[in-house]
Amino acid sequence: MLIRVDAVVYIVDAFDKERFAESKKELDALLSDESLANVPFLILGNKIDIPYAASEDELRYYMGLTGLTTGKGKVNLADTNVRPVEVFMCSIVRKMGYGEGFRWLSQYIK
Ligand SMILES: Nc1nc2c(ncn2[C@@H]2O[C@H](COP(=O)(O)OP(=O)(O)OP(=O)(O)O)[C@@H](O)[C@H]2O)c(=O)[nH]1
Repeated sequence: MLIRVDAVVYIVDAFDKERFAESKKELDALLSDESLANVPFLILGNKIDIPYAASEDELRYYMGLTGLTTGKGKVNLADTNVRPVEVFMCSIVRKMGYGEGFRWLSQYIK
């Protein structure tokens, strides 16, 4: 069976800093998976309602994404070989942040 993947939404617990290394390892494995080569990645940093949760810049750094994210808002990557990757911070329990992320992602899904 052939499964087509349109996008990957990867949720990181921004409060659980002890597990960032483990999370980065899993993310790296997905990012380097050949079958996902051109698939857009939305990275959600969850639980920002908790004080001391990592900031967006910290999460970018610990996930090894500094300088590799492709930009928020409307960024046309259609004529490039660049895979869309972006980080959005959210709180799923407070129902905030992820909407923006999914809206960003939707521009890259045919
Ligand atoms: N404060 C807060 N708690 C959340 C949020 N989202 C999920 N949780 C809580 O976190 C707890 C564990 O859920 P997750 O962290 O999603 O668990 P998981 O990723 O399935 O499990 P692990 O792999 O063990 O981390 C639950 O009690 C959720 O209610 C959030 O945005 N803010």
